[in-house]
Amino acid sequence: MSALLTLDAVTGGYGDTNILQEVSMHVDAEEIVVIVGPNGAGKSTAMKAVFGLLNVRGGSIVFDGDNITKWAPNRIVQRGICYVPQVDNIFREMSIQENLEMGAFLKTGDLSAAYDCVYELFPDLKERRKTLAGSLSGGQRQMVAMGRALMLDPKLLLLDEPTAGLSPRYMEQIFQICRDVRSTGVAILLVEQHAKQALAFADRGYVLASGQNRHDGTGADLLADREVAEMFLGG
Ligand SMILES: Nc1ncnc2c1ncn2[C@@H]1O[C@H](COP(=O)(O)OP(=O)(O)OP(=O)(O)O)[C@@H](O)[C@H]1O
Repeated sequence: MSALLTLDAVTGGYGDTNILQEVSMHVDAEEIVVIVGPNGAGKSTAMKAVFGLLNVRGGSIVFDGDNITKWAPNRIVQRGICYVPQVDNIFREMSIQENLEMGAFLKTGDLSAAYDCVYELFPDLKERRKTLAGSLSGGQRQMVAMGRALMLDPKLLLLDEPTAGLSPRYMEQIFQICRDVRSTGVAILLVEQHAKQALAFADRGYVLASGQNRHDGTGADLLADREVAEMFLGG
């Protein structure tokens, strides 16, 4: 079976500078895959490459049978990938429900099934659906951002540091929501700073450093790898 998403030797960056050097990775359907590594390793950049936000100069990105390497983000969204950036990922002046509605910008007709699906995953949001998103806690805002992305029924969700700045309780809640999202048939590729916790929860992981692949394997294998532990997980 071929992977849902495959990056094959992707090289690229911003302007003329290459950040990623022949990065390869894949995500299978309904899999949770995490990218970890030190600051500046190129984790977010790899995710931006998938979403068409990078100058890719070498290699290829194939999603669900289509070579999407040079596609623009709006076309990638229509194809079934939604991206939740680390910052500025909600409309603060709008209610939760309005944020979800904005997420469904490509859909026409009745949105009630999409709302039901998102509110089932995020019951807290349903209760507060008329509340302004900007007044929510960091964890709740992250839920709004994820919920908005899910309004378009993606096959793959890209999450850039969804637990940044959250308490351990909210981090666990976000990870549990990721598992719930996966059980609805959606694969997830996420970047995480909390490497140990993320590897413990993800199906598989990739360690990037200096824009290159360093290690990959199941979360459990990477956690048990002495070199990974010493070099990237603080011993
Ligand atoms: N928009 C940009 N323009 C130019 N260079 C950028 C841009 N965004 C990131 N970079 C550079 O690309 C490199 C990789 O950054 P990236 O954000 O992908 O790293 P990261 O592994 O996600 O790190 P962090 O954990 O600190 O977010 C860094 O040297 C960074 O300064």
